[in-house]
Amino acid sequence: MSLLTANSHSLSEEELDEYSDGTVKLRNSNIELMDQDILYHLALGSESHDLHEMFGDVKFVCMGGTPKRMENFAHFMMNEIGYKLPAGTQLQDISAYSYRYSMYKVGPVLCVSHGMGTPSVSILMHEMIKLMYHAKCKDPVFIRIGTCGGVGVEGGTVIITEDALDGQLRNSHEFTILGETIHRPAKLDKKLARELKSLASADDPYDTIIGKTLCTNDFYEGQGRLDGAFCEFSENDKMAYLEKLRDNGVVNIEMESTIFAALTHHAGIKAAVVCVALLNRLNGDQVNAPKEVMHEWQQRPQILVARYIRKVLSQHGQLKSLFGHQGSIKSPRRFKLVQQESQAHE
Ligand SMILES: O=P(O)(O)O[C@H]1O[C@H](CO)[C@@H](O)[C@H]1O
Ligand SMILES: O=c1cc[nH]c(=O)[nH]1
Repeated sequence: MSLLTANSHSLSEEELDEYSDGTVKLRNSNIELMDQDILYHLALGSESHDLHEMFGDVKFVCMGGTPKRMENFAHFMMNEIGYKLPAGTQLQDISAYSYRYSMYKVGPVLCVSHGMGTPSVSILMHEMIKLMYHAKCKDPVFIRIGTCGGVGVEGGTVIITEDALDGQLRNSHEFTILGETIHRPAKLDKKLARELKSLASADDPYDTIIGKTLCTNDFYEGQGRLDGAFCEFSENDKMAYLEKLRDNGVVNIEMESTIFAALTHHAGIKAAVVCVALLNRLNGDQVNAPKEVMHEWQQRPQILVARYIRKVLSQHGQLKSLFGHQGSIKSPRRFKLVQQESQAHE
């Protein structure tokens, strides 16, 4: 019985590891029995597209909330890894006709937007994991590149998630399936988190830290904000909650990390979450940094992730052989120049 025809619900993690050749396994025997698998929200399908040909070389799946951030990241990565498009062509949004998510492919790097919150990222994760399976990608690494509120951490700080916690500080994601509540561990790859941290440079004009991330189902009441359309708690209640978070090692709050961690872990995919804080929630609720400042802050996680991707590609001798590119983003200033160039081409 092949691994893929087995009902993989019954396979332990050890068994999945044992049989692993690096390709992504689905814990769902139904998929193999289907004539075709339509990845509806990506505007792709296993029969309508040659997914292996299109995506078989993907090694890094980078996700973030907005289409524009991921388009900018794709242009940035093109420069970082020296990826050249065929003459006369431009980077295309592969999922444009889904009108849901945007996806750009830059050689081995896939850049995808995931929208806001659990339902949106969950739908994308199911389809991205199936895409990896159909494409026979080997050992893809998933990284979320996001924004967050800091807890005792100033705006502009880059935060790598060590553990993702839900609103009740559980290191798991709660699913309701057929009316039953189940929990799946929200585990990220600790080694990958440490490796990303090691790529922060002493020359970076900002801090890069590792800590616990709280994942909520809402931006306002769910994150203890006083400035939503509704608020039925006092400022003291809010501060007591934020301080409790801090006492538990939480350094930031966002809205996707537990589902992202739970689904990648369940699929046996190595994953990390890197966010930039847009404010320190101990000082307020409104996101009011100037637009240009926030734009620059949002490039910081991208710079760190680019260093990681370059490092992995060069370790495998792929950076030079694929692209013969010598440049390297060491400072945010150079990133800005790349962004200006790519915007000039838009
Ligand atoms: O900046 P992104 O990655 O979209 O993520 C954060 O921003 C959104 C709220 O403004 C939430 O989705 C939160 O997780
Ligand atoms: O405070 C914040 C900022 C960005 N994203 C969040 O989810 N919360």
